[in-house]
Amino acid sequence: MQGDGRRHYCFHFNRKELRRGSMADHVLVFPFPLQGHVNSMLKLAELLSLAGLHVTFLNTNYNLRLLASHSVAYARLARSPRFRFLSIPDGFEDERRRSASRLLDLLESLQTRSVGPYKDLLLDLQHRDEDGYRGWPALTCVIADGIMTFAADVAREVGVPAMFFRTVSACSIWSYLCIPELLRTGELPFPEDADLDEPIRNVPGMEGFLRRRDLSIFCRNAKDSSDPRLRLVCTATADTVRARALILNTFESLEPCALEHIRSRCPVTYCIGPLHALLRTYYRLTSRSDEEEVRSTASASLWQEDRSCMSWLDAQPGRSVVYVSFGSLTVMSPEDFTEFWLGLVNSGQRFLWVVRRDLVDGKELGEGAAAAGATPAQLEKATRERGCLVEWVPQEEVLAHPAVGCFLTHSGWNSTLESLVAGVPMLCWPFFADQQINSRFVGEVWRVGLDMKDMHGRDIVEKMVREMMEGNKAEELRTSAANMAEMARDSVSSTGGSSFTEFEKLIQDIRSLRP
Ligand SMILES: O=c1ccn([C@@H]2O[C@H](COP(=O)(O)OP(=O)(O)O[C@H]3O[C@H](CO)[C@@H](O)[C@H](O)[C@H]3O)[C@@H](O)[C@H]2O)c(=O)[nH]1
Repeated sequence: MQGDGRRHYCFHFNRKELRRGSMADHVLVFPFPLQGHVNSMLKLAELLSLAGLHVTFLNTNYNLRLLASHSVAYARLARSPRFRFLSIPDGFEDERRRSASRLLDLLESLQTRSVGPYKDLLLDLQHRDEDGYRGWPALTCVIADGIMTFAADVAREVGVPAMFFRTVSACSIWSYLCIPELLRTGELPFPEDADLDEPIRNVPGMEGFLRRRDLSIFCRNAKDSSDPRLRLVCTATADTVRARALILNTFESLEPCALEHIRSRCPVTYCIGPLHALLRTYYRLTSRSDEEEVRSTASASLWQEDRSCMSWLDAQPGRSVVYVSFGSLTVMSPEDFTEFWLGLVNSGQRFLWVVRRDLVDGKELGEGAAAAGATPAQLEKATRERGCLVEWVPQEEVLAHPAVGCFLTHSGWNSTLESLVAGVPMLCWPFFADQQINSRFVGEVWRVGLDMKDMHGRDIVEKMVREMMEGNKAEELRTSAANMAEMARDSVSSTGGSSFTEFEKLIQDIRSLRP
């Protein structure tokens, strides 16, 4: 037992080491300040704390305010004596920080305007903190989001070891690492009027199934090698694999080939995902209550979760609902939004749809519908009959609900993993970044869903949704999804699961860094 009166797990760790080490190791976890990054890195941070380390979770002032207002995970962790939230400014004043188009601006601002406060903080944390934080140990290491390579550079500059965490899949990291080769061999940039079904030849291990359209949109849009997004991804990924260690939210049996290639560049690569499932394993092992285990699934939401959708789901038949969410960043044009809505309604299926306030570009819900031949009133009537629209849901709980039959997703990596663990087949409609390659793997490699990338219009949406819910392949997809869920759960099992074991190695690695 520790001084805070809670039971901490110590199996597989040397108990003496745990007693000595738990008071001596201190990790700073620093995510890129967007929902998809904060979610998985907060889970990593909680795991580190459950393993006995002191954890400082560094956020921007803006995000910390959102987390403190909306996140169940924040409320739980803020009470823990070994966990603290600190924040620094991100240099922005406006409210549009979270939109995808500002990603480069956000990074630029962090690199220039947040770097000073970040460095000062690291210098402070290098000393044992006797007053402010009841004897917190000096900083042992930084785990920085791999997209912010400056965070590791500064850490090294002040003498603190740094590791990187990447929030995307191994297959996307491997494809990003191959970009220089794609440029060298002329596969990138694509020619004008490129046939997007042309196979990609220079991403080893993916020759058989990767097509031009499966590379990220920034590859598709790049006119030459100086394209800023292409350059950012190339340099950040190359720097990431030069780190002393790389941590990934994936599991060995899911992406063995991409992992083998990544390890040929970065030998110390820890695969400890799916993190939300590993966290549940730890909760079970620390004998917490069922209620706590359920709450451990609560995301680090930056928005208020609308739990009314759970009682709506309770009233629906088993596997009858299409859950629709495009994550935290996607913005749709009013036209696409309306076409999509029409397709969903015309499919005749029940649906639960996350419509964030900023999902539709500068418009109100339903605008543009009249122009598309349906009045919002008609759509709203059909939606009331068999749909539920909410601004933000507790996604992991929704996916675990027996009424959910499929997930119509933008293929963000967190959503993909959450669906894999829940055994819910996916209908993938990717927008940008890693989403194109994730959806290809879902449809073609793991065969736990259908990929509808680059397909548009109400008729396609209707056809694909029907196919997922009642088509010939529906049963087959459900079976593969159930098998995949078992594989994912095996990876986090405390009896030899690969991610569980790798996480233990990561903890030992961190302990070995103690100054
Ligand atoms: O109503 C909702 C909708 C989503 N979520 C959660 O929000 C997260 C969304 O993450 P993700 O599915 O990865 O999507 P994005 O928010 O779009 O994430 C960005 O970051 C990811 C990780 O780098 C990338 O894979 C994506 O392409 C990128 O858009 C998930 O954990 C969801 O559980 C909720 O809790 N409630």
